[in-house]
Amino acid sequence: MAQIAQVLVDVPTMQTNRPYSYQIPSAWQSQVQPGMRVVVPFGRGKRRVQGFVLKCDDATTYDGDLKAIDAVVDLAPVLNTEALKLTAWLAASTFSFQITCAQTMLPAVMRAKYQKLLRPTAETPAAVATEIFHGQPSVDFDQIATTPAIVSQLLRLQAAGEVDVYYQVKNQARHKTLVGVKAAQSLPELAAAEATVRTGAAKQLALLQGLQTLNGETITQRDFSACFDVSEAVIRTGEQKGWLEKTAIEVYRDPYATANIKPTQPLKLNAEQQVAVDQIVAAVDQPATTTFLLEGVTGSGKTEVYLQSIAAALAQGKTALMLVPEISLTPQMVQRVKGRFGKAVAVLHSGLSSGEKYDEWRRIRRHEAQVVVGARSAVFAPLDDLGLIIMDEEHESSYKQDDAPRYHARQVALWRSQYHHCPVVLGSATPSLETRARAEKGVYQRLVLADRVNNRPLPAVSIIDMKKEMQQHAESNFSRALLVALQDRLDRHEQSVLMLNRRGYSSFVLCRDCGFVLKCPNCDISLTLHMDTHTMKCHYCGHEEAIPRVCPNCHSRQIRYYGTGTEKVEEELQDLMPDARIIRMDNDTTRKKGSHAKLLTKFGSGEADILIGTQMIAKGLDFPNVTLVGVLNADTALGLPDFRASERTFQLLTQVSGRAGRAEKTGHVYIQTFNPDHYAIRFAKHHDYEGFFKYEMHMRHQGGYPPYYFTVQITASDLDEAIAAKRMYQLLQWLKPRLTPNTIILGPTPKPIARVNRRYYYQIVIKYKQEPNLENTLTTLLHETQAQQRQGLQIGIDVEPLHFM
Ligand SMILES: Nc1ncnc2c1ncn2[C@@H]1O[C@H](COP(=O)(O)OP(=O)(O)OP(=O)(O)O)[C@@H](O)[C@H]1O
Ligand SMILES: [Zn+2]
Ligand SMILES: [Zn+2]
Repeated sequence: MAQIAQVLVDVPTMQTNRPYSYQIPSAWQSQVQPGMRVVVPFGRGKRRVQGFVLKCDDATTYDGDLKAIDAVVDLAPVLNTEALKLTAWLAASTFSFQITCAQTMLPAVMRAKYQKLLRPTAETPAAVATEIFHGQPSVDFDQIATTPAIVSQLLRLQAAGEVDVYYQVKNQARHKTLVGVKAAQSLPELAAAEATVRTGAAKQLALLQGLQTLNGETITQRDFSACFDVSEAVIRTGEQKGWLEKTAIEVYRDPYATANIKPTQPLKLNAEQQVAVDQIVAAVDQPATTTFLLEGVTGSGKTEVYLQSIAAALAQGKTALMLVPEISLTPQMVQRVKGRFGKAVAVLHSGLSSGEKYDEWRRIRRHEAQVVVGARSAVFAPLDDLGLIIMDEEHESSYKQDDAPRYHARQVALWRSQYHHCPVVLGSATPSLETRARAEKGVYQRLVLADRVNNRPLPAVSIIDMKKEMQQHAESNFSRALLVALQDRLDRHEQSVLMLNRRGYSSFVLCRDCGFVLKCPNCDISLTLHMDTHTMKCHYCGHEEAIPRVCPNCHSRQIRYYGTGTEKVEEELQDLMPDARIIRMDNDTTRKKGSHAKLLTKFGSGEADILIGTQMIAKGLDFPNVTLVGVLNADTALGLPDFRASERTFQLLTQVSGRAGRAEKTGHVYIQTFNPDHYAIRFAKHHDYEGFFKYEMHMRHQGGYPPYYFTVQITASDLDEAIAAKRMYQLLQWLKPRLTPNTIILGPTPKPIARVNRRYYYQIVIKYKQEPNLENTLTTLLHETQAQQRQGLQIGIDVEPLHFM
């Protein structure tokens, strides 16, 4: 019987991947298992922290005096064997701490919350007892320690042993329950009770008769009272008389409970779809760990390929995981999957409340859901016996997490495919260069859908040179050609989608006299004008201030708004076309829960003519009546200091163009740009992914960028710029002798946005083809920088970073 538990503890300032040993109290020795959460004492004092049991050992392997586990949080492991292995791999491959990885894999409500309590001791003087505790066994430290004077008084009392500080671990996960009703007596007893009921108490009779029909089952009080027309008061009387008992019935919070989802049947596949499905299904049946790249143009019916492949996995009695970017997890997408697989589907995305997420997680855990659809973190969904993993829009950068652990969901998907021995399908109209290059080498198997469903043509694309447009016409966000096209669609009762590329571009305030630009006091970035709240906001740290009426620098009144926000564009368009019904979709209009879905439904049902939005409208939308797509500013991202700028621009333009002409009516796309000759724009005009891939690979080869090199980015940040910079120069000296001579180290340089939230950022980029010492070096770095974190310096390690901003 295991007497010692190896526990990974949750101590943010002292992280380590080494577990600590704790004694398992004898009463729990048969219960504690790896993967359970426990509460343990840590360090000196009364600190309590949450931890995960990694392993259980016999006492014989350890001699010495060990602290004991305080409490066991779970009745069954929350991390199974696969999850425990996955955390270890994730920590090692992303150079992060295992505890962070374990927490990332679980719903947020399962993370511990700590409460600092104050308790009286045997020495507590009577006056203190009444003043602080009012007869309570404990009080919340933060609630009473409101002034420095009180804090110092409490510290004095604590030092004298007159009060005790205690840390408690709070479990935030709550199950939702309803009151249930169940018969407490046998049928003859209940029948006999009918005779004892006063004449006139008809409701009590109804209650007794109702109870006799239950067959020993429990139903909710709500249903019982509706079925037998008895009030809660009558049920309470029945409880007092001992006829029935009330119990708690656990229910799931289901965000789609009220959604009206129509069941769908598999469509008849076209020849290309059939080839793709056959290959994937063969790998599911075998099973084989093949990774497929499903390269299909926009509107080629990739989703149908996914659905029929998932059906094959279910037919084998296995489960399936389908990852989609957060932004394309639209109601339309959920309906397509739920329509096919009904209650077997669990959905995980950031729009759910934490309780809903927890419930979906438990449904998966209990094998009540066999298909999971979700965004990035759904890759950790606790599905057993995976038969297939799908990753739609595999090129999307939202699959990479920005904070530790900085994992890419694709890497995790590939790991799980090895573990479960099942295939992976990476789907996209515009695969990332890395993925496409791997398919070229035969590492991934390429499946192609070259044509749209029913041989619909891809839309014609017109490029509009905004430099010329500006010379000929007054300054406007809309070229003549685009306006004519919009009016034409309005007249024909067809719909249009307009995209404003917001990345690196926003409306800001500039003084015409002195050139002053209003910047965030915390970050190196200009503030954005928001007309809805009448404030200036920082998109990085959330800082907000009033709109200036005079220049804060020279006090001139010549202060003007520049740039183009979605709001301004909407306003201008409404002026130009007063009859058009416009819907705007951006971070402001979609912040409220469910509003993203509501706006799309409204547009889909034809209640608007024009949808204006940021990048969030570029993907996944499948509306048959959309025949015009306009891109207002194609090139704002091209100038960013990032070698992936062209790739992102090409992908975005291709994706958004793909929204036009998906059904019977032909589509047309207008792309407005100041760089009409840029290759990313030229290839997008011709829907030429292949041409773009070849050209861009050549550029990457010349520049020495991925996929020809691997990259790791190391950042240091501090409130003091000199400390961040100095640490990076030291780090450079420390790294050089540890890495092999062929490895290139770039920097240190300040990041392009050097200051965010009052912290200064410096970066080093390591480029290499093969670096045998990398793993060791970065692991050492991770552990050595722990001590410095406590002084405010933060070091981040990012393997294959997707952003260099
Ligand atoms: N075999 C088929 N027969 C008829 N219609 C089909 C078939 N396959 C797919 N469709 C329909 O074609 C439309 C486009 O399919 P889908 O949305 O899956 O394309 P996609 O490849 O995912 O495109 P995008 O990359 O632009 O999102 C959908 O309305 C879908 O229902
Ligand atoms: Zn800021
Ligand atoms: Zn000024």
